[in-house]
Amino acid sequence: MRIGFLGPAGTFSHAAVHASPRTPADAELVPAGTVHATVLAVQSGTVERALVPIENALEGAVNATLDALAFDAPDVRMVGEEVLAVRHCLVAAQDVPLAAIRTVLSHPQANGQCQDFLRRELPSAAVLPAASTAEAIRLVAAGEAPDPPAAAIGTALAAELYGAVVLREGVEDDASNVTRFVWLARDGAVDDAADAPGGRWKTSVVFSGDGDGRPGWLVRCLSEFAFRGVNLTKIESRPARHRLGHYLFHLDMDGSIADPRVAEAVAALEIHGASTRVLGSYLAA
Ligand SMILES: O=C(O)C(=O)C[C@]1(C(=O)O)C=C[C@@H](O)C=C1
Repeated sequence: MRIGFLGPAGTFSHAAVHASPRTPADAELVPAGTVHATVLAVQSGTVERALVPIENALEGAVNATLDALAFDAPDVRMVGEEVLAVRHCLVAAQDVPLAAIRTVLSHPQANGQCQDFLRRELPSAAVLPAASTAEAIRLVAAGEAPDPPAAAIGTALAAELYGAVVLREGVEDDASNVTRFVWLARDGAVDDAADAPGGRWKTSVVFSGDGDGRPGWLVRCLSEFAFRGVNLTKIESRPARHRLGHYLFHLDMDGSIADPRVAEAVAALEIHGASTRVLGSYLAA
C-alpha cells in the first residue's frame, strides 16, 4: 500500500504515519510537498491512503486540509483518525545562543503553536513560513535559510536526519499539545476498520447554503442534530470562495452514518436548502 504524507522525512505527519496501528508494515511511504498535494495524491490515485493533519489543540484547524477536501478532492473520504502528541524543538545548524538568532523558520501551524515561546525568547527574530517543519530544519541545516543565523522548529528526529543541533526541547506553548490527523482514501476503497466491532465512531460532513431569508438558518440546521441527540464535537466555518459572507460549515459528530439518528440528521439539512457532503465515518482515535 502506498501512503502519502506531508514530507520530507521527519515531519510530524511522518511520525503520525509511523505511530498509527493502521499503517501496514510493508507500506510504501510517499512524501508530498504540501498538505494540498497530499490530499490530491489520494484523489488522483497516486497513493491509496494518506494521513493529513486536520486540527491542533493550540492553533486550531488546518485550513489547507479542510479546503482541499471541500474544493479539490470530491472522491476522497475520511476513513480513520489519529491523535499525536506534538513536542517541538528549536534547532539550528550549530550551537548558537538564542540572542544571536535572526530568523526562525517553520510550518505556520508550528510557528503558531510556539508563539508565546517565540515572543518571550526570540522577540527580535523574524518568523518565516516553511512548507513543513522538516523542510524548515533541512533548509536551516543546509545553510539555505534566509538571514542567518537561522533556527527552525520541528521534530527531534528531523534534527537528527538533517544533521542539525537541538537548542531547546518542548518549545510548544502548552505541554499537552496534540494534533489530530485523518486517514484519507478514495471513495469505495475497502476499509479494513469498517467491520471493527465496538469502538467510538465519528462522522464528518461539510454543508453550505444561502439561508432561507429568515434569521437563525444555521441554528435550524444544527438543531436537526440536537433534536436527535447527535453530539457535535466540532464546527468550523470556511469561506465558500465565491462571495464574501458565504461559508462552508465543517461538522464533526459522534456516531457513524450507519446510525439512523446521524443519517436522518444529515439528510434533514436538505430541508433547509443546504447542500451536504459526508466526508466520512471512521473509528475515533
Ligand atoms: O510540518 C509538519 O511537521 C507537519 O506534519 C504539519 C503539521 C500541521 O500542519 O499541523 C502537523 C503537526 C503539527 O501540528 C505541526 C505541523
